[in-house]
Amino acid sequence: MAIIDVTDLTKSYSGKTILDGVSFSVEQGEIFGILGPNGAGKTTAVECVEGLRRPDGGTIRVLGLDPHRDRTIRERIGVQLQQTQLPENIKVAEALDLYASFYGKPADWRRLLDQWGLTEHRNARFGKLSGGQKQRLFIALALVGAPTVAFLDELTTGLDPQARRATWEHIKRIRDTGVTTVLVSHFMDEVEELCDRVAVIDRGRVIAVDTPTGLIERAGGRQQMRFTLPIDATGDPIALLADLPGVSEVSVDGRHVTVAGTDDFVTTVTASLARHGLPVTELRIDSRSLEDAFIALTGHSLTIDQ
Ligand SMILES: Nc1ncnc2c1ncn2[C@@H]1O[C@H](COP(=O)(O)OP(=O)(O)OP(=O)(O)O)[C@@H](O)[C@H]1O
Repeated sequence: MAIIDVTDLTKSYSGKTILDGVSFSVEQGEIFGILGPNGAGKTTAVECVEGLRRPDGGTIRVLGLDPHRDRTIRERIGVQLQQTQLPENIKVAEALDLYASFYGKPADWRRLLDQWGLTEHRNARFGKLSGGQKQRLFIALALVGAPTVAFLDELTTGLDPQARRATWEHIKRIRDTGVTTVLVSHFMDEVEELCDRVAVIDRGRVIAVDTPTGLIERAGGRQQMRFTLPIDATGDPIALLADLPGVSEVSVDGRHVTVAGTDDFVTTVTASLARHGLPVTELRIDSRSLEDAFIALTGHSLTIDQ
């Protein structure tokens, strides 16, 4: 069952198109990723779905309701805003108690304290918490209304690698409690690790919606080999290799060649090179990543700033 249905969402600011016909749906119980570079429109799209921003066009249904007409939906969604900040002096328990008061049927925030490892920090002031503790508090605050759907936006930005990994485990726990989760991120590894399905957004458009593995496969193969040709090599490696069985993509940068493919393409490529008297050096074979998939789908890397 679709918990969220978004069709043809459009939004412009000062004549600049930010969302250009965004459509996706989120199924019950999944972690659904919204992946894209800075400025792609991820937060704008998600905040329209949450009912916080009004789209110019398109339809949104969350649990069958229009979040801009039916405000009761706010009782059923949990939102961790990207720029969530709390007063420096508020204590952890006070913040949870305050947020719980916004809901008709809140979760027991004392249990949330316990679940998110905050009991011993219940009297700590927000400003004194570590980055990881703040993130856990933000998650607990997003869950304090006992939501059916939780929205987590760039939850791990600014965390050290250890705290990021710990946060990933927390996000899996949210899913395990049956809460459908929408995760906005520009981290490939995070999305690959956590998400059941992903919408790739670039320049206000959804480029693809698939599982992380599906996206990687769409990008032309599960593996890639890289090697260096001899200095005196002649001939065009693209012409030589591109049509071999299993090869989906060949790119050349000087003497450095990258070939992506499936099945037994590594054997086929090395045999063909040997037949043409082209011994290769520095051969490396690795699985393609979501990063490669993103580049193949959009034509640029995720780190561009628009
Ligand atoms: N209220 C606003 N007024 C004008 N422009 C806005 C507003 N909100 C967002 N934008 C612009 O819309 C574009 C998309 O922003 P958005 O925050 O949705 O992107 P994003 O994909 O979430 O990126 P990030 O990861 O950097 O938050 C950006 O160019 C941003 O400057």
